[in-house]
Amino acid sequence: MHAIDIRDLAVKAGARTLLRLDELCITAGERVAIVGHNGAGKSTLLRVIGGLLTPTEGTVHVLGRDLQQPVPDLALRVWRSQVGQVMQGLHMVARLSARENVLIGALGRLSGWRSWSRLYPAALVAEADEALALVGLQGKGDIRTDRLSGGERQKLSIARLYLQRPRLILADEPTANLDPAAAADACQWLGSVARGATQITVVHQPALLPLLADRVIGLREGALVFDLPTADVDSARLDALYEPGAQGNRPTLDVFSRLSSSAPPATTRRPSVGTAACQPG
Ligand SMILES: Nc1ncnc2c1ncn2[C@@H]1O[C@H](COP(=O)(O)OP(=O)(O)OP(=O)(O)O)[C@@H](O)[C@H]1O
Repeated sequence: MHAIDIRDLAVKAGARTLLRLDELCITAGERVAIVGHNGAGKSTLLRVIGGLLTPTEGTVHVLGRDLQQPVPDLALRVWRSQVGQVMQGLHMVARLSARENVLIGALGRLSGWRSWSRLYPAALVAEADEALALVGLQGKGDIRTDRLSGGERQKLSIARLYLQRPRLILADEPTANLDPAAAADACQWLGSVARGATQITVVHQPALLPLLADRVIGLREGALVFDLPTADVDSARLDALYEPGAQGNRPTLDVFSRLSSSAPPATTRRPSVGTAACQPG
């Protein structure tokens, strides 16, 4: 079963093509990383999959929904509750407490008046505190979110997923504001909150790839360069992807050699790694 099925995709801005993909399928439960230079189209791809950007051409099916087709409000709400996003910009409500921002993740699980009034049952509040503890924010639940550091807000967005229980997680540089130790921890937390959900993560630090993904998609100048199991993505391939002809950007950490020696955490059984070409779902 494909969680994502993309065909003949083009995203254009005027005459410029920002992203072009003939075919990309991602099986339910797969963990996929997207790598590439600044401006390669990584966030654009995530935004298309998240329904935040309408492509110029092509079809995009996500969790069984054809994103180009209109859908009733209720169905749209249900679909959105199944897609968890950790995006740059964080999507946190500044004036709410850390705990309340985590609880927002559970809104899709509440019905009727509870959802509208944001009156959360005690069990959910306890779950929110569990989530805060999971990401190292125990004791910070009552603090206003705009008083938290950038890294703490980043952790909060992962804690929110714990309550949301999405079927698909779209994470755009989830470790961007984190120190190196916290970045590795965040990859583990994402694995814990995912509970087997399909996971697509944009990442700039190659050392984190084995922690985040079983499959890596390399983009360059809006086009697919490779789509490989993580174990096959070596330093030569990454060097070629980031070489100066491709905007002159390179990953900032000298960690390529650690790729082959790092073992991914085997927390959840995962389907075998796919390729961009779509096999029957
Ligand atoms: N709204 C827009 N209108 C026109 N061009 C855009 C728009 N949004 C993004 N772009 C361009 O599309 C290209 C791809 O952008 P995108 O944000 O997907 O890159 P990225 O790979 O995520 O980069 P980064 O690693 O810097 O986050 C860039 O050249 C960017 O300038």
